Amino acid sequence: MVGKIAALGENVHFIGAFDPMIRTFDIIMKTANGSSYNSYLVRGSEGVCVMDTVKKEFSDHFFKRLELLCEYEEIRYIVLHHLEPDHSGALDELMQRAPQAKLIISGRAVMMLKALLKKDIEFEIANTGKTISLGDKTIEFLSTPFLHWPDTMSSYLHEDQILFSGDVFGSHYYDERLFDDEVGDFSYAFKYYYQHIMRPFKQYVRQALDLYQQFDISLIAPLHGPVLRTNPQNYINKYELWSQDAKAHKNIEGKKILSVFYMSSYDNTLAMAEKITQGADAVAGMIASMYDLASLEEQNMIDLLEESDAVIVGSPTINGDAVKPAWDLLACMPYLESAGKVGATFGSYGWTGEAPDMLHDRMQWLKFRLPVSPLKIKLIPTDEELKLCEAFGREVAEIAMGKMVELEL
Ligand SMILES: Cc1cc2nc3c(=O)[nH]c(=O)nc-3n(C[C@H](O)[C@H](O)[C@H](O)COP(=O)(O)O)c2cc1C
Repeated sequence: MVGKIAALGENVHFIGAFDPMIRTFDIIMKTANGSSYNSYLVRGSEGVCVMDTVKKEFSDHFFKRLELLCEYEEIRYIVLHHLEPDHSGALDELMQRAPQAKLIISGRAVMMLKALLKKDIEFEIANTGKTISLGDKTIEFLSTPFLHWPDTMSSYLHEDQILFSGDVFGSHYYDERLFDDEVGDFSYAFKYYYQHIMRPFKQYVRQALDLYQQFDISLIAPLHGPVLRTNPQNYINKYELWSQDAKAHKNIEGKKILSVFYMSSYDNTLAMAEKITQGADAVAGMIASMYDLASLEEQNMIDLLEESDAVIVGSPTINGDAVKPAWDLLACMPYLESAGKVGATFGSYGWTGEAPDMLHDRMQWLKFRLPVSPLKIKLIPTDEELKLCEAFGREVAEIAMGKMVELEL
């Protein structure tokens, strides 16, 4: 069913598709309220531009809406703001139906186009500042990479002051009333989408917001969820707030945060954690705290990891492995910018002691800086060994504070 064709501006229409029943998106997101694959059609005095397509299974809805608004011969441009399959699924078919149309993609999309479509397709590259004209409508492109695919770009329709933001400002929230002032309360979906899709790319979010600043924006047309026309600046402000440095809201100027995460059955790894934390906290400018993984929810883990300049993870070795909550902690890192955080691992063991090494390897893949070798202590730490733990914490903290030259391991 096609339903109504919503108008965003003069001769600017929604031609996307609704997916009310989807419950998991991109594996990592729960979509309790379904979603939508937004695409738009802009008609100018000299032709038509199609902004993105939809997921392949929803092609029929897209083409039906499109056919109500234009003839295929009128399409001059097809813009893909990024090539993810939920937006490029109908591209091949659209290009067959409108062979005269010029495909416009970002420079970074070139490497993916052939891999996705399995054929050579002609295209034009749009970098920041490039414009196309449809006669009385002008579309300007902005490079906004990694939001959330490397090839992401945005565009701005000057005459209608519409920002086509790609996945930026999106929500997985199905509601055919479409506009933010007509749909239900989607604020949780807007924030959830930011947290799961945009947060790992905060620095790119800030860059995109800087670029958007040059425009007067009356309406934001994202690729998922409600179209944002009620004070778009509110949504921009939320992204500004969320994309700040995680420590910006704390009054700890000049200080750094080190978090020690641990788990322990007979208090051996706990005793190590306490001394490591003490050693780290004694370093001037470092605020060190310890957290028992047994009682941390995933969202707490993400928030703590985000604000930490240094992360030390401790696990006993149990059946040749680190304990699951330690892996769960590290599994939160794809939601965050990890590059550059200092990392280290430790743990008590009985005979083989693999856990700290395994966690160390994992942290290496996650792009932590790991300046010291894992610290392993057999069963109950002695007083001497506890002193080693203290020195270990101090060393990691000093490196994180930039006070020591890192040893090449
Ligand atoms: C069920 C179980 C399995 C264990 N498996 C291993 C193992 O595979 N390798 C090892 O070195 N130690 C193993 N241990 C020994 C613990 O790592 C050791 O007791 C350690 O000191 C526990 O530290 P914690 O008090 O911090 O939990 C095992 C202990 C238990 C209870």
